[in-house]
Amino acid sequence: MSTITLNKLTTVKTLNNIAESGLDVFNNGHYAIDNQTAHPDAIVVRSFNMHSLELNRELKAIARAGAGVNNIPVDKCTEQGIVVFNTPGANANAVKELVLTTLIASSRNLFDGVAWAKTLEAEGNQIPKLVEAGKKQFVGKEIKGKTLGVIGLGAIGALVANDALNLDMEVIGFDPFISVDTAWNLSRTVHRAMTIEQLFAHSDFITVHVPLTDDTRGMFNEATFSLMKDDVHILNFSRDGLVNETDMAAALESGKVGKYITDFPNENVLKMKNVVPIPHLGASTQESEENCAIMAARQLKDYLETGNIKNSVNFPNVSLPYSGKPRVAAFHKNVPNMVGQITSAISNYHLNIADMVNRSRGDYAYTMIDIDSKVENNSIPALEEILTQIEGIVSVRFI
Ligand SMILES: NC(=O)c1ccc[n+]([C@@H]2O[C@H](COP(=O)([O-])OP(=O)(O)OC[C@H]3O[C@@H](n4cnc5c(N)ncnc54)[C@H](O)[C@@H]3O)[C@@H](O)[C@H]2O)c1
Ligand SMILES: O=C(O)[C@H](O)COP(=O)(O)O
Repeated sequence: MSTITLNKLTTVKTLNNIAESGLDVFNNGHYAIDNQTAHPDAIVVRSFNMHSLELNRELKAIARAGAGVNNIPVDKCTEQGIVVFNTPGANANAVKELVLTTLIASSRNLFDGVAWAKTLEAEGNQIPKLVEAGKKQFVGKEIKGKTLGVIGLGAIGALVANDALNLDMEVIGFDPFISVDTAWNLSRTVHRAMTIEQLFAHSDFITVHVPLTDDTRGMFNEATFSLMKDDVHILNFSRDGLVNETDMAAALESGKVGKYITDFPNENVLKMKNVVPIPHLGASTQESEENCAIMAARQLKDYLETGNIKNSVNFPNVSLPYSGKPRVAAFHKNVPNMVGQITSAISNYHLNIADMVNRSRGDYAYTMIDIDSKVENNSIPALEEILTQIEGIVSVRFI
């Protein structure tokens, strides 16, 4: 259990390169960007692996400038009352463009062809003749009329599915948890697979856009490859852990899988036949880096300054208009009578409640209470102490 209070100067640490335009959000005199500190109030991160980092007592929030949060110990953060944000959709267009680029480029054997053309440099005026003689090695296939299977129809998958239709592909999608918003954005011409097996059976190309979780880990394996068409091309711009790499290497060797396009090269991947290894460039555009950094910084700043939560992956979305009145923000276990105990403690302190909100998510909940009168600075520590002693409280913050 920890008690946390917003300092005068709030320290933000970045663990990766974060676009300047995002960091500018903190440029109002109340924040210090300090990448050396061991005691940040908040962290902005991209793909840095945080699993072995110690989470300091002062840490209130982590913002992932991007989508995937498998590099963050989310459960540990939840237990410590640390809010984890991500930036849904902020890099989706960047990923979509690279998926479609590599889908076509690999189907046309473009990467191999370009690499081969470069080997001819020393051949002088023989180059045009060698090109015409050698190009037959790289005859490819058009994507028009072929079927693309899209697994995961979230921010990225829906964009890929819609644009693939415009490239004259047949598109079949699978997402048992599709959100209402995405369903509205998805073209009605995308066929719906009722099972992932249906998608596997009908697709010439498969692209996967799901988070890496215990349920999705290893979803591409010997058993699932056996359900696919021969020479299927698989695109993985999601995470390496979705693929059983031993089985993928074998499927590429046998030709079951014709090409494996992945944004996650590692020592196993680089040894594979017919692999197209891309150095995690899905979200690496100026536009996407700025979108993600600005969205991450704004969400973090709003939380630090008002307690409101938007786009958290571990706590509920909560918004209570901030009037400048003293605000108590408490994380606690989602068990009966927590709100009653918190409000009683505040009333016992002769403070009147102006407004409040309580939202739960799973085993935890978040309560914000606005107080109708000024709370003297010297009484805050005592009230904090009383609140943190309530069983089930994880953290309390005065704003
Ligand atoms: N290569 C990159 O640079 C890059 C960039 C952004 C995101 N990503 C990865 O792509 C993933 C998806 O990103 P997004 O922005 O589209 O996320 P998103 O949350 O908008 O979409 C994910 C979708 O997957 C669906 N889903 C979850 N489990 C599923 C399952 N078992 N089968 C089918 N569908 C399932 C969800 O319902 C959701 O619609 C991220 O989690 C991240 O790992 C990679
Ligand atoms: O999940 C994501 O958003 C992507 O993998 C992008 O990662 P990056 O921010 O390290 O480029």
